[in-house]
Amino acid sequence: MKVGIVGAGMVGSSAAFAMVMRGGASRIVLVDLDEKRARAEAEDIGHAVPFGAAVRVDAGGYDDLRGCGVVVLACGVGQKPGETRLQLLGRNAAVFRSVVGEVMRVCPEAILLVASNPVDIMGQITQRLSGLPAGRVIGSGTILDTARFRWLLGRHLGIAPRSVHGYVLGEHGDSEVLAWSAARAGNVSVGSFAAQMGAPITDEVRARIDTGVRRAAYTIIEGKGATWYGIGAGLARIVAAIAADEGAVLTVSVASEVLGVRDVACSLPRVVGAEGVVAELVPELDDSETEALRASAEMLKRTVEAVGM
Ligand SMILES: NC(=O)C1=CN([C@@H]2O[C@H](COP(=O)(O)OP(=O)(O)OC[C@H]3O[C@@H](n4cnc5c(N)ncnc54)[C@H](O)[C@@H]3O)[C@@H](O)[C@H]2O)C=CC1
Ligand SMILES: CC(=O)C(=O)O
Repeated sequence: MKVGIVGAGMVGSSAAFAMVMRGGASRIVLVDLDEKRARAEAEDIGHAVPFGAAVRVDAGGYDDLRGCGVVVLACGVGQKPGETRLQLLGRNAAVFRSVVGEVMRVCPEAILLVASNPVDIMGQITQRLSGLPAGRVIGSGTILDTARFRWLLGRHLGIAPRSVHGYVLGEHGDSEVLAWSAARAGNVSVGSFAAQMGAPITDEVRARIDTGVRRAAYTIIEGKGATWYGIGAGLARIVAAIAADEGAVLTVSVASEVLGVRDVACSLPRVVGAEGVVAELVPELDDSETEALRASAEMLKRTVEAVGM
C-alpha cells in the first residue's frame, strides 16, 4: 500500500521510520511546506530500508500522493512547554483548511489518518472538510495514551505491555479517561493480578500511573521540546492494520455518538481494517469512568461547535 505523509517534521518522519522498520507500506511519500526538510528526511529514512521492510521512500508534492491508500496528516505546529493541545486549534485548523483540499484533489479514495493536535478536533474538522464518511477519517486519538498506560502497568506488574489489556478513552488530552475497571493482565483483572504478585495497586500507584499517562506529553516536551517516537510507532500500527485488513482493536478517534453525545470525535476501542474504522466496542466502565467519558465527549463537542466548521 502506498502511504502519503503530509508534515515531515518529527511526528511524520518518525511514522515513516516506524513503517520502514515494521512493514505495512510498499511506498511512502513525504510532503512538507519545507521541501528541503522533506527531501532530507526521505533520504535519511531511506538509509534504514536495507535494515527494514522493502519500502520505497520519496519526498514529493501533492500530485505525488496519487494512488495512496492512506494519507497521514502530521502537519502544523506542536505544543510549546506548558501549552495544552487545545491551544493549537486555531493555528492547525488554518493549516488543514489548505492541506485537506489538496489531498482530496489527488487521492479522494484514501483513508485520512490525522495526528496533528488537538487530534480529536482536527480529525473532525478533516472529516467535514473532506466530506468523507466518518470511518475513513481516523484520528490517532488515544492510541498513544493507551500505549503509555499499558507500558506503565506492565512495568508495575512485571509483565510485557503487550499482555496488558487496558484502554485510555475520550479526548487525547487533559480530560482523557483511564479505564481502570476494565484493565486486564492476560485475562485477570489488573487489581487481582497485582495483589497476586505482591504489588498491589494502591491509591498512590494509581495516581502515579494516571499522572504518568495524562502528563507524559508535558513532561517530555519540557525535557526535549516535543514527542515523536511513541506516536510514530502508533501511526505505523494503524497503517499496518489498514494495509493488512487486520480487524485490529485500537483506541482511535472518529466522529460517532458517545454516551448520548452526538457527532463527536473521541476515542473508544474500535475495529480497524482495510475500510478504516468498521465497528466500535462499547466499553464496560464503572460509574465514575462513565461520567468522566461523557464529560470528555461533551467538552470536545462544545469545542468543535465553537470552531463553527
Ligand atoms: N496525536 C498525537 O498523539 C501526537 C500529535 N502530535 C502533533 O503532531 C503535530 C506535528 O508535530 P511535530 O512533527 O513535532 O511538529 P514539527 O514542527 O516537527 O513538524 C510539523 C511539520 O509540518 C509542516 N507544515 C506546517 N504547515 C504545513 C502546510 N501547510 N503544509 C505542509 N506541511 C506543513 C512543517 O513544515 C513541519 O515540518 C503537532 O500538532 C503535534 O502536537 C505530536 C505528538 C503526538
Ligand atoms: C504531544 C502529544 O500529543 C503527546 O505526546 O501526547
